[in-house]
Amino acid sequence: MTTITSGRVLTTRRLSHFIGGRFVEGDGHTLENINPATGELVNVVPVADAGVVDEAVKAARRALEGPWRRMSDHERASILRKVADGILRRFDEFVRAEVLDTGKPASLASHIDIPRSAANFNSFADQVLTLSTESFGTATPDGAGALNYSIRVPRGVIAVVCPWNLPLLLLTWKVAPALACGNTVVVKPSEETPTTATLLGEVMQEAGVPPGVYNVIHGLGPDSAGEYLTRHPEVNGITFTGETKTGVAIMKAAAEGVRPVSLELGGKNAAVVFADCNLDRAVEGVTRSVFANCGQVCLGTERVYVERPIFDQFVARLASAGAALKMGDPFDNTTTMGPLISKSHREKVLSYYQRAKAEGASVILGGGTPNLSSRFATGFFIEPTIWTGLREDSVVLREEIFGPCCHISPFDHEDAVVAAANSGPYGLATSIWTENLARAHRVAAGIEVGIAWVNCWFLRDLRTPFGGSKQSGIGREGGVHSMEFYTELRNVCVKL
Ligand SMILES: NC(=O)c1ccc[n+]([C@@H]2O[C@H](COP(=O)([O-])OP(=O)(O)OC[C@H]3O[C@@H](n4cnc5c(N)ncnc54)[C@H](O)[C@@H]3O)[C@@H](O)[C@H]2O)c1
Ligand SMILES: O=C/C=C/C=C(\O)C(=O)O
Repeated sequence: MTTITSGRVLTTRRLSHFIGGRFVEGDGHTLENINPATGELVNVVPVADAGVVDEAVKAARRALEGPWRRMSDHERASILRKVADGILRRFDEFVRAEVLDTGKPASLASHIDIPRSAANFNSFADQVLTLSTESFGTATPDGAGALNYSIRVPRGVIAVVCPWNLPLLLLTWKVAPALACGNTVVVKPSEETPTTATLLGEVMQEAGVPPGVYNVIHGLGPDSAGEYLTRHPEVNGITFTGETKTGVAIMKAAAEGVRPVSLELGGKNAAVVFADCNLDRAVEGVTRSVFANCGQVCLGTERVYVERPIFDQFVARLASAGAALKMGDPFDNTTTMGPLISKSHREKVLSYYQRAKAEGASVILGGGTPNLSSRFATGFFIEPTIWTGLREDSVVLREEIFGPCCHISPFDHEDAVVAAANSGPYGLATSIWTENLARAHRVAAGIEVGIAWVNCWFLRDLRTPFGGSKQSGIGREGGVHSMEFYTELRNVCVKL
């Protein structure tokens, strides 16, 4: 294994692992990171074998004995704020890296992904300073009593396994609270989007995060870096965002050694649009929830239910909003929709486009691939697509597609639409569009999800509980809920 002790991540076309505060090359086994907007090579990425993963976990373990865990919460919070500042100082570099890895419009990365990544560090730096614990005065037979109080201790080494759709945002959503609580982490970014996690290693060093506290290993999932990491016996907790079937595999790995897991998984989210909604706001919100990030947002909408009196009007307006999306160069400010993440993901989404037709859908918009000029003709672009006319039990209405597409169904009764929204195995998020306050509260309570938005979508307050019901996940992160996952409570009982 070669060690590179300095060197800027992005000046080379070859990424490294980041272990124990050093950029480390692997044994020569690599994968290619492809720009989905063009099909061109972004960089070559090492693939960690079991030995490299072990080295990273050991570096994280050693760092638990070092200064990080012994620092006061104030000291750690202050370093995490420097990490946030470091991301903002190198804002353009992060935006560029995220855009090359994902193909998403630079306007999106600079409004959402990168600012939110910095905000995650600031938010959890605040959070750790406002944590409280419980305490009880306990009666004893001698009358003197006892005092019970609890303290929070870090869990230890946390494995952080990330997806490709919002790479740095979702990574920092987990790394920031884990570090704030005094843990050390080994991160496995998605093989599709390895760059910003690596670049963050430089920012961590510049901010004064001690070596071994933040480690990054690259590679694939099954029988590769992801599996070796989650099976590693010296990992004390696993936090994962990604597909439900991967969550199942990770939960099995975590069972060995009885390690806690936090799982943020897939969805098949419903938007429910009542006839008394503010139509302009509903169309704008549902357009974003269906097409943002080319439909690759776990919270995105793939099932839209519209009350019958406004059904035709809503379908026409969503179709015209979808048709107005502009695909092409992600660095062009007028581009509003990027490509899918990979050739194979485009094949998967296109198979659902075929399936919808086979199941008898009316194709209102799209349904295929666009003809783009020059460089972007070889990218993995796909048309924004809208269907109507499918039965509730069709495959296209039950499985997560993760593309820029939705089906729109009419409904007549509130109870029926709540039942439709609740059908299926997932329960991540919903959005409800109505000006009737009582109904908004009732429907939000009736739909089985972790996150219900009323007259908005993806409006985030980082202190709120975030996660999914049913097969959309286990546990909640955000605010104090993150702190609960990334620490263990220890009760101290003092006889007075
Ligand atoms: N609930 C949420 O908050 C949330 C947020 C974003 C994305 N998602 C979901 O993520 C999915 C898209 O992301 P994806 O395709 O990258 O997910 P994925 O499950 O394919 O991969 C996610 C990560 O897991 C790793 N991995 C794969 N198999 C593994 C295994 N057996 N053991 C250990 N690691 C393994 C991958 O290498 C990658 O780093 C969608 O289903 C989406 O709904 C959920
Ligand atoms: O694709 C999924 C989006 C997840 C978003 C968050 O985890 C968040 O906003 O904290």
